[in-house]
Amino acid sequence: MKALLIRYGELALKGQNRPFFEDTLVRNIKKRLSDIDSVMVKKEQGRIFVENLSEEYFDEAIERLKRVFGIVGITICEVAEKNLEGIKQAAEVVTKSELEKGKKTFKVETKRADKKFELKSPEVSKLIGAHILRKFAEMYGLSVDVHNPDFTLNIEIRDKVYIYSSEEKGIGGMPFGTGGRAHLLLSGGIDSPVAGFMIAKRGVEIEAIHFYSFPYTGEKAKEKVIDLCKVLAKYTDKIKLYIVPFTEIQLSIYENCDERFLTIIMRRFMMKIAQKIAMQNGGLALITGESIGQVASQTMESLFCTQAAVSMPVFRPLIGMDKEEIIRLAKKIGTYDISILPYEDCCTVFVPKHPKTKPKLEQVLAEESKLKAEELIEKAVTNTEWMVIRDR
Ligand SMILES: Nc1ncnc2c1ncn2[C@@H]1O[C@H](COP(=O)(O)OP(=O)(O)OP(=O)(O)O)[C@@H](O)[C@H]1O
Repeated sequence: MKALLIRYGELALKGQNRPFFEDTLVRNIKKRLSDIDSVMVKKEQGRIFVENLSEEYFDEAIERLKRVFGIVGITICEVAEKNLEGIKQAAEVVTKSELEKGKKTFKVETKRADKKFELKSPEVSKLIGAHILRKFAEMYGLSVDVHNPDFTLNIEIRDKVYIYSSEEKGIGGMPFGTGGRAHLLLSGGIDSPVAGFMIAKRGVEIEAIHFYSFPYTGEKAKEKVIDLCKVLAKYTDKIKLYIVPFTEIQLSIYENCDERFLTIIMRRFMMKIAQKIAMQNGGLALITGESIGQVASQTMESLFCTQAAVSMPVFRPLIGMDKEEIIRLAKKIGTYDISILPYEDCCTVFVPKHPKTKPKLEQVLAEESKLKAEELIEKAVTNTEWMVIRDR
């Protein structure tokens, strides 16, 4: 019988909070596999096992588990009866699959979580190693190499015995939902989805906020953001997306303020609205895709003015990254191809010809005072629509 063995890393360090982190991870795994018939997920001394999974679903289950934050490694293992004969048979099955891949050297490593088992770990390793050699050395040229083996036959003795060799790497991070909630300002660009991913990877539940300038930006631009949320939801299970009508604010800034301050004032409105939505929905921080120096609105002076619009912490996980690094990550997580689709974003519609690259806060505030800010913000928040996007 086969099962999936899941390793998780960082969690083990969390002292008294450990059960909370582990239980959340188990719950997230169950949710991710919940549409697969009769599957069982159980936690046992530093490991999580997925049992009762029919073999046709293994690949799909592994693909999904590779996107669950908190998982460090996933292995298909043989489950054996807890006696030497059972272990030998299962070890043969695992070894055969490695021999088929052309592996030639091996070693055996045994962990005995169940101390009542009659043989100690080194004895099990020795007996099973000898058995495997007897069985396969001559026909396949298999030999032992304890220092640099092609594969390691791992044997874990628990309530049952689990035997496995190669492992698929998990995504790491902290289980989603263990780190509070934050609100991501999600444009249709390359950067903000990556920023959201990075914070979600630390266990933070993210909700996305998109500013939408109908009719200057069309349905396609909205669909693009929904598609980006679908990709992010593959890592987080679900994402709540708020769509904020932004046209009136942009027009009002355009008509009343010095053109050079358009972008920075618009950005400050976004932050204020996002903070309001976050506060109404249990968020404790905002997330943006800003990085220093990328565009006029991301100089130190601009960041200072944007930050001054809100009192909530603003997480900018990309702040020190190069564009190439961000693109690499966007490709890896699967948002890049959607982000580069050429639909207008609200920021690209109202672009000043000569933006202030080093705005002074007093000047920005003076320009802003020409607007009925509170009223505009209130109206935008009231007319905000939301939806929940799920994916596996
Ligand atoms: N229409 C929008 N809706 C929500 N957030 C936005 C919007 N436009 C910009 N933002 C937020 O402001 C940040 C800076 O936007 P800007 O357009 O200057 O930068 P960018 O580096 O091109 O970012 P991105 O690639 O995420 O669009 C974005 O990363 C995003 O967090």
